[in-house]
Amino acid sequence: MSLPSAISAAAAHTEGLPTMLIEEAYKEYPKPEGIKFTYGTAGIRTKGDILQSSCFRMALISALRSKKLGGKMVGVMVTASHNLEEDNGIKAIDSRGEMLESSWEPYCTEAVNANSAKELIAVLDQLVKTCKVDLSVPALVIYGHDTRPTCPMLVKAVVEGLATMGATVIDAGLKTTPQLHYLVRAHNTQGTPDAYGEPTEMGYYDKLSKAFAKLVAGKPPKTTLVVDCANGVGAYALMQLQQHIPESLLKVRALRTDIKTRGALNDGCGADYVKTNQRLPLGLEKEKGIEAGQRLCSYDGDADRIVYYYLRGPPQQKESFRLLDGDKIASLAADHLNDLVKRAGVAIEVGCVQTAYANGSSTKYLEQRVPVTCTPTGVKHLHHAAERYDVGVYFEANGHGTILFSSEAQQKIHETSPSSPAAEDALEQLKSLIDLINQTVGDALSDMLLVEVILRTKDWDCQEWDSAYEDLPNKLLKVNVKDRFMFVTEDAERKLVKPEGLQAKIDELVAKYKDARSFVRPSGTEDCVRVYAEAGVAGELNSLANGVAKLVADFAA
Ligand SMILES: CC(=O)N[C@H]1[C@@H](OP(=O)(O)O)O[C@H](CO)[C@@H](O)[C@@H]1O
Ligand SMILES: [Mg+2]
Repeated sequence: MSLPSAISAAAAHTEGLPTMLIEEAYKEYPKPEGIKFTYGTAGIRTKGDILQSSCFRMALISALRSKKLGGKMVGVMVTASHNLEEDNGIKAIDSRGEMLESSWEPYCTEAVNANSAKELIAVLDQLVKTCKVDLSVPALVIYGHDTRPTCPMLVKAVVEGLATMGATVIDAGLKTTPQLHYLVRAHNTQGTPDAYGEPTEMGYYDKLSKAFAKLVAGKPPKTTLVVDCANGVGAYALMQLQQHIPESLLKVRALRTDIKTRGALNDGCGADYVKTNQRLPLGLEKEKGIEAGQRLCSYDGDADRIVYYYLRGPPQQKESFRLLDGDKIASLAADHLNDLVKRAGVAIEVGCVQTAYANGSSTKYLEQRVPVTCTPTGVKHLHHAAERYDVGVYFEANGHGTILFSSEAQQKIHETSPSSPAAEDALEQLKSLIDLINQTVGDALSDMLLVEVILRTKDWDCQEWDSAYEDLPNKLLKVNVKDRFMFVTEDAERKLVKPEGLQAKIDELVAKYKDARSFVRPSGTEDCVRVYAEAGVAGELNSLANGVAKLVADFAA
């Protein structure tokens, strides 16, 4: 293409963008000085009070994304999940209810870092050209938020960005992250053979509760499940869900449900606190009715993640606590689905996807039963790998995860004629599980119902579930370094290629311990390097983890 025509082509595109409106609106949303934002593993995340400009710009990009996808609905969620209450963040949802297509992430990073309206428009224009966005297509964007105090102000920035682009908008209000993913998918599949459900919050509860009722019919609950809602939006969603599921089917006691008190969110509670500290939420041991044998679970701040745990003895004793994390949920689910598929006589295969953070014992256990893949950290990587299986179970150790049924697998399940009453029962269970599981993204509420169904079907308590395998003692440490980007990994983050020589040192150290493993990677959400270590001998774990952390610090210095 000759230069003049290239310039005129660019000019034509720029004309298509509402540049004057963007310039005008931009004045309210300059980038805070001295900060570099990154669209990472979980969108953009930092202190909430410096995020307005990012929210405004992400809204512009979302409108373009909707146009690119032929005017299908896309979503934007304002949340910082398990992080501190003063933090906030924004993540984009694609039209199938999945995470934003990763090739668009660099544009998000560039747009939120633009230092002038002109720079911002240039980034958008580049995006329009490279991704061939037809600007004449109308855009449709739904937005939602969690319970953080900075949400209203950030949502306002989103709304102004969308108005600037002339997008049609739907205000979903207070939602869990997976609810917003559900709404997007349900909206875009309405009236098609893949219709996902009624595209309303009530439609979401309705779908889950109906599937749950079928799966536990004739099996009333024997015990109460205690749910730690992290003082977040999960508290609200669980309350709504309880309106749809009678106590005769599910006995739940919701704790840490205070979404009003400042500072309460994720404070000494929630899935991250419980998983990281491997203990009960703070003060729960003193709560009336929390006793030996109790089954509990914790959501995170936006309810897209869950871990279970139970008490083997008195709650005051540290040793009583037993964690049933994402790996244990994956094993429970993979086993159950594998059994059902075999009993049903459907020719489909169950596979499982984990990350390097999966406990070595869980990987060993799963590999003896189903094919297992390891991907880099972050739900989007696991999700895509799980799509390659007929039934793909994916979980991060920290409790993010779900199960995907491919279209062919769903078709086979619906078309197979059962050869026996047992096969018929298995087929019916599979059909209901497809509805019970939120296949767009990990969902604490849906995953909780899934675990409850499996335990009830097997008539298991937590101890029976826990006995599948014994976790290797493990530790996760953070090392603060000047530049975490000097740490580069390969092999699904299990090996460092940079800084040179460090991996060899780590290998040397690990070899000194029995059944040990350790790896190092830069975090995608925090300014730190993470060190993971596990060891066959509990007493040796700290020495290994600290040793690797020291190597990291030495190499970084
Ligand atoms: C070790 C760990 O728990 N990492 C978390 C954390 O990612 P990092 O890239 O490690 O910061 O946040 C992600 C988003 O919430 C989550 O998907 C992931 O599992
Ligand atoms: Mg979360």
